[in-house]
Amino acid sequence: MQEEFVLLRGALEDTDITDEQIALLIFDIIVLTMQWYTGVLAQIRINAFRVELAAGLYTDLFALAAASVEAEAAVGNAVYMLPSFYNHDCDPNAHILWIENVDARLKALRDIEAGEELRICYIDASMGTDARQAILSKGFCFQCRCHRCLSNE
Ligand SMILES: C[S@@+](CC[C@H](N)C(=O)[O-])C[C@H]1O[C@@H](n2cnc3c(N)ncnc32)[C@H](O)[C@@H]1O
Repeated sequence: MQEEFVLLRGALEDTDITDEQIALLIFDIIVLTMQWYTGVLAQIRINAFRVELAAGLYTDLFALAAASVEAEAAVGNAVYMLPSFYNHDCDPNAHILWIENVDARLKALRDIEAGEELRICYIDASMGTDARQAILSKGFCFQCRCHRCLSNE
């Protein structure tokens, strides 16, 4: 990581950005330090989806998903522009999946009313309210206000 950080600083120095602007980046505006860099990587990791490719047809989704889980078949992590806007719900109405390639697809988990917000689940929702709240608070830094949590289900 140290090496990547040095590369990042070096890349900045190789651009048309003036020394004065780099000084501002490093010392005043962004504070381009290792701590800042670690923080950025941490934010990216939190917002990334674990991509699991289920090669095959939609018709046999459950079997494909089960095979993918058993094989621990993650192909990597990726941050997606639009899916990054989905809020979390401990009783979600939608789910992200990947078929054949790394294009993220959204699958409805039940009928969704026109205008209803699409919400996905960031964690294992089978846990109790306190455990879910603790993970979302410590790991994702927010207090979950979904219907299930508010009704303590
Ligand atoms: C990946 S972003 C989702 C998009 C975000 N709402 C936005 O407008 O950019 C995750 C953030 O949304 C908020 N959020 C998502 N689900 C939530 C929930 N169930 N209860 C409270 N806040 C939630 C939290 O602030 C969380 O850090």
